[in-house]
Amino acid sequence: MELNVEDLRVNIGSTEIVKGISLKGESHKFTGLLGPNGSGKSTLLKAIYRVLKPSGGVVLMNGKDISLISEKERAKNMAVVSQFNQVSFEFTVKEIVMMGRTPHKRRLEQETIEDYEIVSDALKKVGMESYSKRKFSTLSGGEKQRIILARALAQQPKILILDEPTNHLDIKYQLQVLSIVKQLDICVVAALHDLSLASMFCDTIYMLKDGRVMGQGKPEEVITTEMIRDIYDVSASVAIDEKTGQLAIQYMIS
Ligand SMILES: Nc1ncnc2c1ncn2[C@@H]1O[C@H](COP(=O)(O)OP(=O)(O)OP(=O)(O)O)[C@@H](O)[C@H]1O
Repeated sequence: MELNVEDLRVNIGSTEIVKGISLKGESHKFTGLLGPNGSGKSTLLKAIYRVLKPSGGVVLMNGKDISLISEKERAKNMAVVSQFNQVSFEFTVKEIVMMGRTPHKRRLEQETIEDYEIVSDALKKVGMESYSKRKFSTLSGGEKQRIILARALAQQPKILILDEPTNHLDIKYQLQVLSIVKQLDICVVAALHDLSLASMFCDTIYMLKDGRVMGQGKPEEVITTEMIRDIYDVSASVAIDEKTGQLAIQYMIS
C-alpha cells in the first residue's frame, strides 16, 4: 500500500504552514521527513492522518482520496504514533495495546485468542512484555513511547506514520524502535530529527524548511554539508565511513 501527497497546503489561522508539499510513501519503504523546528513536519503529518484539514491538495491512499475513506477503513490500514498521544492514565499497558485491535473488530465484538496473541507479540517486539499489567501512567516517557508503538503494531497497519518516534528514547531503544519499524517492511513515513539515524534507516528523505520541500532523495543525496548549512544554518562535514559504509556527520561550532 502506498501514500501519495499532492500539493498539500495547510493553514493554521491565517498563516499557511504547509505550502504545497508533494511526497510519496512507497510500499516496503521507509520515508523520512527532516527539517528544523517549526518547518512543518508535524503539521504535514497531521494533515495526512486527518487531524488537520488541508486547505488544498490531496492525500491518496493506494490512489483513493483519504478524505473519502471512512475512519474505520483508514484505521485498518494506517497507524499513527504521534508526539502527544492522548492516552487515559487509567488503562493498563495491555488494555492500551489491545486498543490497536479496535479497527479490525465489529462493535461490541469480544477479543479473540488471536487478538491476545497479537498484543502479546507486539509487547514482545518492543521489549515490554513484562509490563502488561502496569498502569500506563506509571511508565517512564520512553516506556510509554514503546507502548504506543506496540499499540500501532497491534493495529497491523500497511502504512505507519511516525512523528518523532524516538524523542524520549535512549540510544539503544532509538535503534531498537527504528529497527522494528524497518523490519515491518510496510510503507513508513516518519518525521525524525537525528540525521545519522535518518541516514541509517530511511530509503528516501524529504528535507523541509518553512513549509516547503527543499530537497529529496536517498540519504547520501540529501544529507550533505551544503544542505545542513542551508537548512539548519550549521557547519558540518559529511563523509562515508569506510568501515561501516554509513554516513558520518561531524558538526562544527562556528
Ligand atoms: N495550532 C497552532 N497554532 C499556531 N501555530 C501553529 C499551530 N500548530 C503549529 N503551528 C506553527 O506551525 C509551524 C510548524 O509547526 P510544526 O509542529 O509542524 O513543525 P515541526 O517541523 O514538526 O517542528 P518540531 O521539529 O519543532 O516538532 C510552527 O511555526 C508552529 O508554531
